[in-house]
Amino acid sequence: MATMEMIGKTALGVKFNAQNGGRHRFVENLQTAMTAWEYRITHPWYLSKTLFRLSSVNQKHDQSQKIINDFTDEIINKKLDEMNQNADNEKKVETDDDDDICRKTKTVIEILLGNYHEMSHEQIRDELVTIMIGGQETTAMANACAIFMLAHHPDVQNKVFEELQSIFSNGDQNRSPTYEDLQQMEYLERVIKETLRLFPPLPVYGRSLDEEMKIGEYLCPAGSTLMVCPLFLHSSEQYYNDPEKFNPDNFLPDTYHSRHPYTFIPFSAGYRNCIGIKYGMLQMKTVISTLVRKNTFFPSDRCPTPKDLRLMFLATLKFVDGCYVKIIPRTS
Ligand code: HEM
Repeated sequence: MATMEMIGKTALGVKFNAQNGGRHRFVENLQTAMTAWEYRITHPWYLSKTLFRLSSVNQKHDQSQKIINDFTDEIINKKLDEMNQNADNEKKVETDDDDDICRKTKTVIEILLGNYHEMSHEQIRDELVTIMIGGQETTAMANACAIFMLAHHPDVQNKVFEELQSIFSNGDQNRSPTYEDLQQMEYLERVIKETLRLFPPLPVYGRSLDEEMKIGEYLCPAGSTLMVCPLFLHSSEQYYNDPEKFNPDNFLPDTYHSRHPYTFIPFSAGYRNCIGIKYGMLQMKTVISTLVRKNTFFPSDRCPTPKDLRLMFLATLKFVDGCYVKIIPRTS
């Protein structure tokens, strides 16, 4: 819910109050629509559009999709009115809360509406919904896995904490992280990358071939669907020593550059890679650093070793029975 709140503010400029148990129609229906996609993936006969159209899940999906679209349309129209009234909107950016940082920066919706003449209303709406979907569960999963791995690797957690202490020893020690602070979190960045190596939130994605293509000894005909599986690639002994071990040093600059760039592809690669890489890394650094500055994490009895963490694949990587850690607040 925290990542939903963050992406809601960044992309739409909307506060959902999702973390405080608020029931927002956009949040609820996005979850319903995502559950419907997952259902379709796990029931392959529903990959046939005709069969899926007959199912009750499809009806729920369509209802939710309509509510999502209507809500996004409302936000777009409201924002367009605001921008028209406020021709000088470079200087004054309205959001629905008093958060100063939102007043100084543009939300994704404002950037897209700045190009309103180049994109149709539907294109802008679809882009916004895609960003809301792409920017939420992925980072939520990565943040949870990173905290879990820190709980199970106290040496790594201590190093993260030491790095944070050194960064925040200057100026107001209790400040929220600035962009410059986040740039200095080099060890934490390696921890996040190592987490994404072992737990890629999108463990499989597909590409369809417009033209036939030879890959090694295989000739793949035009129209084939190729599945790319970062989960297998990232755990290959061909590219990583002791691949099951959680080792942030896999991302020390020299070690990282000694491997082929496509041996680490949690965000995909090439033209259609993730558009949220930079935002996602900043968001994960902000969340994890804030949590580690204030708390120490330990293994929970409910999940005593990393091997007890059961994962499954739906549209994204998911926990089968949750992800538990013990949290002790730091005293000073
Ligand atoms: C840990 C965080 C993230 C991971 C692992 C991740 C992973 C990916 C991957 C693998 C793809 C390609 C999917 C495919 O080709 O089928 C993708 C696409 C995309 N991601 Fe992310 N993502 C993350 C965070 C974000 C964030 C924070 C945003 C938004 C702010 C975002 C927005 C998108 C969008 C819009 C696309 C579609 C791009 C296109 O089709 O051209 N992602 N992401």
